[in-house]
Amino acid sequence: MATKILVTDDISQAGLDILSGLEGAEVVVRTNLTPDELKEAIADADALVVRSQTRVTRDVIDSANKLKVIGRAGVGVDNIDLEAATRRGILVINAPDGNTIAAAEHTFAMMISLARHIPAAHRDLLEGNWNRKKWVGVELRGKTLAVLGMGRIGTEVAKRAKAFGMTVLGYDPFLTEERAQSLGVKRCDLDTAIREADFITVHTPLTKETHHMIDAGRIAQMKEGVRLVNCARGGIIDEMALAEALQAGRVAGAAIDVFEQEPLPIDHPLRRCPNVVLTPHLGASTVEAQENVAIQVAEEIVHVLRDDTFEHAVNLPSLSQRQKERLAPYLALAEQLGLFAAQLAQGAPSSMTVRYAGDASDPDGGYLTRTVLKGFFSFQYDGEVNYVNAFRYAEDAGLRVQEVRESRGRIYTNEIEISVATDNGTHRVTGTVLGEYGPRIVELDGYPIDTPIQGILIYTRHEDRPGMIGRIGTLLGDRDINIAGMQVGRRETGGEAVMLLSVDKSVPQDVIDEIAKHPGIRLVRAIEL
Ligand SMILES: NC(=O)C1=CN([C@@H]2O[C@H](COP(=O)(O)OP(=O)(O)OC[C@H]3O[C@@H](n4cnc5c(N)ncnc54)[C@H](O)[C@@H]3O)[C@@H](O)[C@H]2O)C=CC1
Ligand SMILES: O=C(O)CCC(=O)C(=O)O
Repeated sequence: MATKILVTDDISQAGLDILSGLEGAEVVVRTNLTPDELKEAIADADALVVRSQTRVTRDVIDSANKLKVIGRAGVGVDNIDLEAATRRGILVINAPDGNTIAAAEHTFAMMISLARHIPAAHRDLLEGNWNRKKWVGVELRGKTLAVLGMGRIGTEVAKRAKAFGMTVLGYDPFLTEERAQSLGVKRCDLDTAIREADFITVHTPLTKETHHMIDAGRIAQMKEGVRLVNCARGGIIDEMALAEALQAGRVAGAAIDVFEQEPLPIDHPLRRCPNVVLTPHLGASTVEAQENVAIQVAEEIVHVLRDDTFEHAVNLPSLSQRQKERLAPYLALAEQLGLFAAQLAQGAPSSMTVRYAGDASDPDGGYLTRTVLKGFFSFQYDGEVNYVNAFRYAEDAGLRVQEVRESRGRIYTNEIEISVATDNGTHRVTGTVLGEYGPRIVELDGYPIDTPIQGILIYTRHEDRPGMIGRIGTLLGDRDINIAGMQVGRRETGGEAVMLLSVDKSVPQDVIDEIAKHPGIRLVRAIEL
């Protein structure tokens, strides 16, 4: 069956060509869909590509039966329900820097237009007037610009403002003094930026913290005659408070590209305010930016669908090829250990501790723990759990997950150990990657063992007395279950012993029940990897 890539907003042809180049791909472009049409179109799609217009709601995501990835040809992913995508294990990727310059240049165009009344003077002239006195503006040189959000776009805006002779104040929790100095920006807190600026421009994402970051209270702290610019996201500035301040003349002007509701409603008060420059979300609308983001997102979609490395995932830490290669053997071990632990533990799990030691002490963004959880929950939810949603399954199960890292293994050069506490007690399994022998179990519930972590296994804990192993062997033989390998371990003679049998076929539950009934057997598990 063809791989269906659904594109629901206009993206540049260069991106479509890359998508069509994927072997077996069918690229379906359908724009301006109603929510119901979108739900129908997405049902059999493997990938979805959008800009900012398509609203990818939970409802839409839940209508997708095999969607692997949503690609956003641009930066902001606020039109995509990230939580719903993550829960369904759908990767969300964006194109974070393809439109940076376009957005920074648009911000500047807006700021200058505002300072020099260009749109209003233009309109006035077209109406037959020649009002040179009416449209006297202000210079940028010598003014103070506050940039709220010094990420990619904020930084480019700051650089351009310096070239215009402005003093630039930068507010961003992640702006270091060193970076501020290298950009010639004065790092400050939000209150200072708000109080001291002649122009304020916002360049943050829209989050709980930034929603109405500029509200009536903040506007009241600003200089009389301040000018505001928003080319980031509608909702960072409270539009009603802004409209009132513009009408009152407290704010001298505002240049706004993005709105709380898009398209901007016909009767919106900002449309009737003096000294506004409004554009319909054009920040990224340049030929170059649209080509950049379309290419960037299309390449990433192709990488994801081909199972290659990708860089710009929003809901999964990205791994470089080098990191992927370094982690590869441990990924296999971690997943098998997770699957093993799920079958070993049984009962409702309440907490899990994963210990990484030596070469496995994963500094690369907790990827291995995702893998352990993927294995652990796959046992119960086959085919539904992946790297994207593994932590969500843990959250939903109420499983507290803790990571411990040790620079050296206790016995081996690399070790991964999983301890799971359930209402039935705690179990522990430790594994290592042993060169060409691959992933192996090396300890089970505190008993030393050495066996490949693969195939069908029977694990018992029993009294260490003669005849136990023989009886289990006979029972399996009677049921035509061949034993391919056997490991036993104990701490002391006559105490408790463990046995891990590798068998050639699945063990029916009634055989396990029968083994469990044997006197001296304390625990028995069938484990399939
Ligand atoms: N109008 C348009 O067409 C376009 C709009 N955008 C929007 O512009 C915004 C910025 O984009 P980029 O610079 O690429 O993103 P970015 O991720 O590079 O930068 C965002 C910055 O905001 C900072 N930030 C986050 N929360 C903050 C807070 N509470 N206070 C202060 N700073 C905070 C972050 O530390 C980061 O440095 C985004 O909202 C994006 O969606 C981007 C491209 C085009
Ligand atoms: O796709 C667009 O034109 C909007 C771009 C944008 O807002 C973004 O990249 O965050």
